[in-house]
Amino acid sequence: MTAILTTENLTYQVQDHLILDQINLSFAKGHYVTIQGQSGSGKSTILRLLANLISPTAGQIRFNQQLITELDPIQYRRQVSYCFQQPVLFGTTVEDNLRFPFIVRNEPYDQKRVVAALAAFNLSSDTLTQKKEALSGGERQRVALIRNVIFHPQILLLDEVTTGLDETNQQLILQWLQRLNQSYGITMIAVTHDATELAQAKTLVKIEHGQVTEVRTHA
Ligand SMILES: Nc1ncnc2c1ncn2[C@@H]1O[C@H](COP(=O)(O)OP(=O)(O)OP(=O)(O)O)[C@@H](O)[C@H]1O
Repeated sequence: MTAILTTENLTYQVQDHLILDQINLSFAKGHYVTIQGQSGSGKSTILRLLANLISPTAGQIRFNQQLITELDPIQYRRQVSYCFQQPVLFGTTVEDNLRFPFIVRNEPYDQKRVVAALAAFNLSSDTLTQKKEALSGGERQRVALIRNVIFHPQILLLDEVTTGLDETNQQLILQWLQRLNQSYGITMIAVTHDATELAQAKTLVKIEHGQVTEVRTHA
């Protein structure tokens, strides 16, 4: 097993509240890992630490064996992409959002590639000109996910990305994520409460009161 991301005694404390207590986890390259736990157990905090959005109080994180504190944060964010439950869309239209990953990389905008990505996610090319306010919650999440994966990061950190969506959108998103995982080997680390998503999980990590209490892998 090649570990792509590992945590060593990862600890996060705010004043006297110990939120995560010496978490040791190893995420294998290309695996799809689901993190489960009660509300307030520390799931989102783990993802935010892995995304380098916050820094641990103690312990460390390695990406491909290197300490993330020694990596360029912009390069890291491109390889380890954090997806929010309620994504923020930019600009006016869907296309403004899908141009964004090209702009930040100084790459010429490739509309064909964007249209293909939309099609793979049941969205037509007409979506490009739609105003962001006109999108449903599920469409919004799909556009945000495409924006995050168009340049194929090595890891997607998924923070309850299907919560609050209807069954159809939930399934659409889960199937799309599974395809990306299988076709491109993108490592997925997903936090969820959703029963369907938990039932489909291959590797399940259980968090209770800031500690890992179980790691289970289904055949
Ligand atoms: N910056 C912070 N300051 C104070 N408390 C915090 C901070 N960040 C997280 N917490 C607390 O740490 C605990 C874990 O939060 P976290 O968001 O990781 O939980 P969670 O398991 O993702 O919960 P949920 O499923 O409800 O989203 C909560 O009690 C939360 O209030």
